[in-house]
Amino acid sequence: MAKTSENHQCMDDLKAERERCSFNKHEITTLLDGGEDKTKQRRKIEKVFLSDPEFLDATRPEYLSHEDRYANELRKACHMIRKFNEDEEIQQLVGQMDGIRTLMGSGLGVALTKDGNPLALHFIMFMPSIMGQGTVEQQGEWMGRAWSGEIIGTYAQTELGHGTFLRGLETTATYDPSTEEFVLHSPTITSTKWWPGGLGKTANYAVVMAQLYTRGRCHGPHPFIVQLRDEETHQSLPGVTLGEIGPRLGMNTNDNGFLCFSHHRIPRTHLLMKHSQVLQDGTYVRPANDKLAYGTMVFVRVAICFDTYRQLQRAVTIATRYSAIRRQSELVPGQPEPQILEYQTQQYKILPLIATVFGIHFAAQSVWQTYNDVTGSIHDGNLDLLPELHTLSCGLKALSSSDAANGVETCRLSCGGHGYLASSNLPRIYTTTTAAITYEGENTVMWLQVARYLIKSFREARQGHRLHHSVSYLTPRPASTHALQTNLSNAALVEAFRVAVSHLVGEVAARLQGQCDSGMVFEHAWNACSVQLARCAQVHIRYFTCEEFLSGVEKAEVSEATRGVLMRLCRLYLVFHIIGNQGDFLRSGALTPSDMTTLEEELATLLAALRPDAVSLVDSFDIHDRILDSTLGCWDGNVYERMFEEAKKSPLNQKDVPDAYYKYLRPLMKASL
Ligand SMILES: CCCCCCCC/C=C\CCCCCCCCCCCCCC(=O)SCCNC(=O)CCNC(=O)[C@H](O)C(C)(C)COP(=O)(O)OP(=O)(O)OC[C@H]1O[C@@H](n2cnc3c(N)ncnc32)[C@H](O)[C@@H]1OP(=O)(O)O
Ligand SMILES: Cc1cc2nc3c(=O)[nH]c(=O)nc-3n(C[C@H](O)[C@H](O)[C@H](O)COP(=O)(O)OP(=O)(O)OC[C@H]3O[C@@H](n4cnc5c(N)ncnc54)[C@H](O)[C@@H]3O)c2cc1C
Repeated sequence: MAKTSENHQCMDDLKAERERCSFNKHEITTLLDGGEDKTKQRRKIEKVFLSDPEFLDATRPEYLSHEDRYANELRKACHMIRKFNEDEEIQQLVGQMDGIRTLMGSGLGVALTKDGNPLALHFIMFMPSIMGQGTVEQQGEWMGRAWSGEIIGTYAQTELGHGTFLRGLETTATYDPSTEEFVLHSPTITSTKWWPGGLGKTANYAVVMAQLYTRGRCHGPHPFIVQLRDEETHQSLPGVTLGEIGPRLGMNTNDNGFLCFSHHRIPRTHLLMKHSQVLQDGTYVRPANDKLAYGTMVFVRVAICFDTYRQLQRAVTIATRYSAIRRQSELVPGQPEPQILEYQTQQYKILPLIATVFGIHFAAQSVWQTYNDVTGSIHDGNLDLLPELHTLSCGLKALSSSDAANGVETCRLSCGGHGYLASSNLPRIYTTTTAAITYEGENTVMWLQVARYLIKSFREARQGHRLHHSVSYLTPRPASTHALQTNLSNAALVEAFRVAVSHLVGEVAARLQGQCDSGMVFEHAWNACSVQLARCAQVHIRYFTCEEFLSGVEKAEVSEATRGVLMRLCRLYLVFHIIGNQGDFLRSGALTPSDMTTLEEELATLLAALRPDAVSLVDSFDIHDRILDSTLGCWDGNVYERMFEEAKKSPLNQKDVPDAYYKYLRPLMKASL
């Protein structure tokens, strides 16, 4: 293929884009990394791992069989652990304790095992469960072996019949005081564990959530460490039936599995006993709060916010760079084809997503801080903030995963036909991201958890109780706070969110009460209002994200030029979401129709103001080409040549005439001869 002037034009386009940058890219990179040192450290780690040929794929995973795809990702995941365990310099760079988990969950780790990491659950759920749910002795017994990879675990909670409704799990763990053992049993087909990542073929242990029975009483779901496979032969143990559940929409090398028990015995001490215990004689010791057994899920919900943020970063980097090199149609008849990024509608697809990356970043940092504060106070015996943490982690997990998944799909659409190619990497980013809407608590269910807290808080406020920080706005205030319409400053727009969500919560609370007053039982009234309740929850978490975004930009230690571009992004985020949901603001009186007209005009101005910085903004995410893994999004913009090179690698292109032609097509085509 000849090197065309088209290729050079693409590369020149990106060069020109970069020359117009109005801010300091490095400042944004370090802001997102958490400091200059962190950026240096990340780049060093990326260099070490990306220069290791063991992490190269011989061919695209799409061309491999299901089994070979699994083997390929397992090979790389194991190499990652070995490399980490054997190299002190890497341990120092990554950080010894949480390091391997951070590494596997980083943009680098996710990109190296791009088809789905079979060991992900070991690090993200099995080990955190032992740390969060196990006693110090249990941590001592299991953690060393788990860190070294001597045992590999997963988190087996969901069953064929129940995922969301945790209290409805059917797997039983019945204590037998005569042998001091629990007997694990799957009494029905619907009690089969179904979905846990790594369960099919990789893990030899699992934290299993099962209904704890002792002295004839059920005490609800509890976590148990259960050995599933022989440590020597890796064969499944007697009484344990294991397998993989078959192909999925994405992440096909996570070997999501099934598991059932037939009266499988484990020692009493394999109940993770940090919060509740069963004594030798079968006495049950209650936890300070039943929901402490769900702690691992809270941790993972926060971790998911960081993962979805990174997935959206990658997608929007691809879409932005591609939009700067792609030329299509005519803006002015007879003029050369413009970059598609010149079209306002294209800017409207992409620029709010760049803003969303920052919104999720600041909100996730804040929830991570809350997570650490609250787990610290739980450790000291104070459980007051558990509902606040639960609500924020459910809410931000739902918001970040749905914004990211919808955003990735918008990025794919913004790349036209080429976004549908596997080599753009957008299909894989999408199938990975959309899974987060479902796992770790399906999003609608998460929204309804947030709504429960809002309604409860609203009612408590009316009874004169003091509310926790994130919902303190539900406390009745004097009407004067509504005097914001004259001013559309950033603070006023955040305040408009507050007024809108307070109004929505007030409306739905009144509707709920009205239905209960007219004789409906609360649960039915709740269900009858649940569309509106989920809506309240979404606006509440959007409000939280807007607040965090604005205060994050205000506090950021950056130059004025950099703060300027961040402020424009924050403003775009606020305006975009207000216009997109204007009914909520108009109905509550938070804003007027004339405000909407003003904001619509401002939206157009913001898009135009941000457009020249678009490429530099995504460059500042500092995503290595290997991590981006996209023909459309590469740094140099040499898109068309890369697409051609990728196409040539298709197995179908290894012969001019494929064997299938002789077998099927030729007999058909020549049948009439
Ligand atoms: C600086 C940056 C640092 C970042 C560091 C991060 C580390 C990064 C490391 C790595 C990153 C890697 C990222 C990679 C991520 C991607 C990996 C992919 C892995 C995939 C994992 C998927 C695993 C799973 O899916 S496991 C299964 C998950 N299952 C669920 O989530 C089930 C959902 N259901 C439930 O949670 C519950 O049943 C429920 C919440 C729906 C309801 O619970 P319930 O029925 O028992 O209770 P009630 O409805 O009766 O409620 C009672 C009461 O309790 C409250 N409640 C419920 N849950 C909790 C809780 N967890 N905590 C506190 N309170 C809770 C509930 O609200 C009720 O309160 P009331 O006051 O209203 O009574
Ligand atoms: C890729 C992937 C990886 C996973 N990994 C693991 C793992 O490692 N370990 C593990 O244990 N599990 C895992 N899961 C399972 C996952 O956690 C569950 O699928 C998830 O919690 C949703 O539960 P469900 O499938 O039972 O959906 P359901 O609860 O059956 O949901 C179906 C529909 O019903 C609605 N619904 C359900 N309950 C309510 C309600 N109370 N109010 C309103 N609507 C409701 C939902 O909104 C949804 O629309 C994984 C799932 C996926 C897709």
